[in-house]
Amino acid sequence: MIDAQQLLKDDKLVIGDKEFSSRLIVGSGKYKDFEETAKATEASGAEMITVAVRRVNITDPDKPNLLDYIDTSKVMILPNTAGCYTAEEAVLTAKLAREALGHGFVKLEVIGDQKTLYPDMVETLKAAEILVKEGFTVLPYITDDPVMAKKFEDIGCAAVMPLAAPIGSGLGLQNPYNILFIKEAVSVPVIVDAGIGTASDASVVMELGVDGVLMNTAIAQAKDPIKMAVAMKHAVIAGRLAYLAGRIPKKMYASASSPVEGIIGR
Ligand SMILES: CC(=O)[C@@H](O)[C@H](O)COP(=O)(O)O
Repeated sequence: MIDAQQLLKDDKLVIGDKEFSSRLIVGSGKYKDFEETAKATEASGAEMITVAVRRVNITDPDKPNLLDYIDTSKVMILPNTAGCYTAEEAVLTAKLAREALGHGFVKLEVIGDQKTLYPDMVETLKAAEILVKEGFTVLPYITDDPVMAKKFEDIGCAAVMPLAAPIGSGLGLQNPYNILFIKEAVSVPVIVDAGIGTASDASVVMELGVDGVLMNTAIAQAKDPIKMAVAMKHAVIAGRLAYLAGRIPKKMYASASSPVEGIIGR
């Protein structure tokens, strides 16, 4: 039987010195409890879960700790700097995370505006420069701007994470052309982050040829997070396979599904 696993067995997502079979990265916020977070993460097949180190306990053993629920031999904890509004705060948060987790991967998030939660690109670039110099593997959350994406690649970021739509909005991909421009502009992995609402949104971004997708709200706030996690797993795989298979060109007019040659009377 031909299945997705077999077709994608050599199709790995490589970020820095790490290799992943799943192209879905999940968030850890907005769940009922850590048990639900862990179940949904497992159901999603994700091999990376991002954790806001300023909001989720991963250091204090005396309080409920997410690390007691996630099998870190299968799923890598990707700390993020959510809640930081300046480069200084983000750098400090990344350093605390590296100390707690023992690795230097960081999803860099420096927010510039409360209403849209859009990233502040000036502060994000400043923080990225410092963190790269200090040996971190930096994955910055950025606006969907190809010029900025290139700057992050040029200073040594290991991936770029442009938004599909504002965090938590569930609006789905707002500007497919900018994501395509970013994909053309950089050679590091492009992970679309934020704004995914449902499974078809995930397939749409993957069909563009991006390297992965990160989502939180769409799974955590679904009526049934476990079912949605499974839907997202399949949506990401379907989108990736469709991209690799190559979509047919769109045409204005019909073309018959059966050949017309050899029809009696022709
Ligand atoms: C979890 C994370 O790192 C964020 O960037 C964000 O929460 C993802 O956005 P959505 O919640 O819209 O998927």
